[in-house]
Amino acid sequence: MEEVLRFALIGLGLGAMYSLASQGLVLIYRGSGVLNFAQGAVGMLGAYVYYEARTTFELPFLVSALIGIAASGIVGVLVQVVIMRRLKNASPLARIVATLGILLTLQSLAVLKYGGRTTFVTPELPQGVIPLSGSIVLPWDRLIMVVIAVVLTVILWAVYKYSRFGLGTSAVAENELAASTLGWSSDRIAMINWAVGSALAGLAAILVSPIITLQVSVMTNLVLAAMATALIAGFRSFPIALVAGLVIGMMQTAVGRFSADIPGLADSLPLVAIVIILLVRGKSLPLRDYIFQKLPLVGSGRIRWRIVVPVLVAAAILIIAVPPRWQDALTITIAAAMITLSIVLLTGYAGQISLAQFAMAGFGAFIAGRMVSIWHVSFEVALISGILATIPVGILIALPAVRTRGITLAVVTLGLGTTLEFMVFNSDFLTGGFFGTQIGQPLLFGLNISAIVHPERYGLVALGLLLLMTLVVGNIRRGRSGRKLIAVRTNERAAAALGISITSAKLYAFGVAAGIAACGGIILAFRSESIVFGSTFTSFNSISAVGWAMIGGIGFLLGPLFGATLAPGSIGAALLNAIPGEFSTFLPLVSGVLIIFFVIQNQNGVAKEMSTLFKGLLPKLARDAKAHSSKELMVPNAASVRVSQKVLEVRNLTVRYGGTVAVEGVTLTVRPGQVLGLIGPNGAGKTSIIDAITGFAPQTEGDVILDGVKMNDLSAMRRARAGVSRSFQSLELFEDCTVLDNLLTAADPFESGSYFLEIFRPSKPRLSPATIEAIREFDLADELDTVVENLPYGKRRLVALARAVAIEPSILLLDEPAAGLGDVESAELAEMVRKLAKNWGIGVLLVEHDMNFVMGLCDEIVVVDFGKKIAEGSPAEVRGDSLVLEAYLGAPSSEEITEGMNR
Ligand SMILES: Nc1ncnc2c1ncn2[C@@H]1O[C@H](COP(=O)(O)OP(=O)(O)OP(=O)(O)O)[C@@H](O)[C@H]1O
Repeated sequence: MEEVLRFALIGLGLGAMYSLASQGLVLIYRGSGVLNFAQGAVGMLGAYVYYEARTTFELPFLVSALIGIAASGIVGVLVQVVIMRRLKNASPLARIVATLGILLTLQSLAVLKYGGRTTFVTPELPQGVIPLSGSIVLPWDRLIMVVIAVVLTVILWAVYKYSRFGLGTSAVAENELAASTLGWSSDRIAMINWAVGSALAGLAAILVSPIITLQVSVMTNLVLAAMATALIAGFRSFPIALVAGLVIGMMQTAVGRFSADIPGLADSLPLVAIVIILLVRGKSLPLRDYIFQKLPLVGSGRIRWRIVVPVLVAAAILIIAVPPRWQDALTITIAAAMITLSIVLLTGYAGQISLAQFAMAGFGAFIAGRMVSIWHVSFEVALISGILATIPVGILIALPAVRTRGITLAVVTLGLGTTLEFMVFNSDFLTGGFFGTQIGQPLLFGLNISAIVHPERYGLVALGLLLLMTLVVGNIRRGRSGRKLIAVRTNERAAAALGISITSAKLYAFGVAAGIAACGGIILAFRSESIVFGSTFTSFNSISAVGWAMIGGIGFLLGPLFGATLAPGSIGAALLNAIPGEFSTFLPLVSGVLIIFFVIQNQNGVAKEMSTLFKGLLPKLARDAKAHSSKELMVPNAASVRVSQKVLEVRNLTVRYGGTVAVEGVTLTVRPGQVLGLIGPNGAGKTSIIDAITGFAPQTEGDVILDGVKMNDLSAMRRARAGVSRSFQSLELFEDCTVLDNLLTAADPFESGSYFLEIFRPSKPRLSPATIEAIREFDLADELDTVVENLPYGKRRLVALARAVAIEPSILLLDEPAAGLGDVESAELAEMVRKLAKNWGIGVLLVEHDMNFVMGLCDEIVVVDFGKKIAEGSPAEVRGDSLVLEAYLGAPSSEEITEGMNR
């Protein structure tokens, strides 16, 4: 025990550094909404500047330290002003990728100057110890570091709690728009926070460099621990960050001392902390204030054989004809393209950010390599086993994704990938150490395909596999699974409301992507006769791969081909090498800078440019694209629709948001064929009732019963599948998809077999009779191929309604469907709703402020005020009810109430 304590106290230094670096992260996050993956690299830069000032220029310690801290701060300001300011309205993905680009740029600059070597930094703080009890001592330098961390924490806490600037930062963090109307310049606030946050990273790195030495990769990896600390502090509390950082640092040092035989265990501790925090805190669906963000475009997933075949033939000829060095570069490019392709599926289509794809690739290679070295299986068996074994690992990584999204997901995947790297790839015991895993020369169906003896054969096999994987991803994109993934990426709430299982979609995307990455990893690894994992399957490459995907075009099948030319050893490197001089060493730097450039200038990547170019050059292609239009899907005269009729009963419903009681004890019944109005003044609780019925409200009591079956414990998705559909006040359409895709997503059957079958052959899209009917009624036929965000508001409302109807629900809950519509459109809408109820047998619950609309359309009306039901009855009864009159205006007569309600 004494021994544990002794090492824990030594870990205080590391802990203090985590605290400071994480507080820097918190400042940057609160000041600008960016989770800075480059935080470690910015700190590292400060530490190197300090080291140069101290050793090369022999400046005094304090002066050198101040210069180092200032250098980090200045880099922070530059990053904010030059890059982040331009990405203020970009998606979280774009901002994350930008910080990854900065990380790669800074890290490659450092590698160019210092290489991978370790630099020992002379300690400057006092080295003595303070005896505490028995053999337990507290080193002076650790104590000083803790004191610095505590003092800075107190200062930060006071400044951010009491100063004008601190309050401004909080205002910006809560609501940037509101803050700017209060007179705060959000740019200035962001810049100062970036300066201070980055300077803190510099200070932390300078303090810790004598303990952990200066090494490019180590410094950058430490950002994970800082992120874990910041997450525990909820990206908010400085004191909690201080304590959490100290605890993680102490635990890591103590565990590291006693688990030397399990490599990577200590390094994995921050990850464990991250995963636990996410599991405890994560929300499964974003709440109502979910904001639509512009995401990179997604391609159609169609394989244009007229282009693909010549390209394939040219590639094959190239592989056969060029000298072995170039053959290897081509093979590496193909393998990297497969790993990048997995990111197209996972991030481009499904919107899930993963910084673990090289780890997946490495795991596939690990399994395949071990199988060959131990059991001497043939290449095809090893390949398939490697891919199949990696799929569950991908799904495992996805488990946190189910409860989280965006930046936190990026942190988790980075953590899990790094853990694999530390615990498996760097383990001599598991991977064969310095000499690697011996696999000899691979045999494919008895044919020697060794990349050393027959590089052209190996290259062709790689090319074939890339084609296969591209077909798989293309099939997924064009089929139902692709629509589900894109729905999840665009708007999880809307997807759940259509009965799409968010969980299955995410697990599926992670699983398949892991398999594809594994295939790439196996090709990459089997190029030599012994696999050395540590240097290839790194977090650094995982991070880079997201950048390659972005540059190539993260939503396009063709993207990986362009992106992969930036991979180390790829054709891009070979071309740079062909120029006299050591140019290929500049490749990581070039990719870092390109990533930043593309994120700012063109988030759709090279592939989008190329496809536009091709369409311009070959107009027939553009015509082809149109040919597969919606028209063919419009089966003439669909049989009239009759849904399965169910009664919805809501009993004693109560909804709470923390301390606010939004709905209290409301009871109502929606019958088939009936339009029930739900009205009440603003804030009365109407939307909360719809949210509670559909499974979107967080805390509810009472019963929601559909056809005698309680739905209380069902998720939003299950309730939709049971037959309860809804529209949203804010529409929540899949804005960057066409009208047709929005409707098809809803009309797709719920069964999940498509996830597997469509890998091989996508099913033909099919519109349900209800959808076709809705398209006719709402006059949407000419708009089917229009991207929703380009439609006028009135039309978008109709698309939202058509989408809600497309799942052929028994019960339809409409949240202010007439808001913003003109008189003619309103009348058409009323006609349609009536038809849905009378002809189709749907039970409709209608929330609406337009009283003429409600009174003219509803069979019965329920009135709520302050969350309670105050009246119900026919429109005439409600109009004359004194409580209702009072709730609306205190209006004296029933004529005035309709007028008052309409105001
Ligand atoms: N996510 C939330 N967190 C906290 N309070 C909430 C939340 N959503 C709604 N509320 C509160 O619950 C109450 C009911 O809101 P709700 O939106 O359900 O009313 P509404 O009748 O639909 O209003 P409106 O007609 O303006 O849309 C309001 O006081 C609102 O401020």
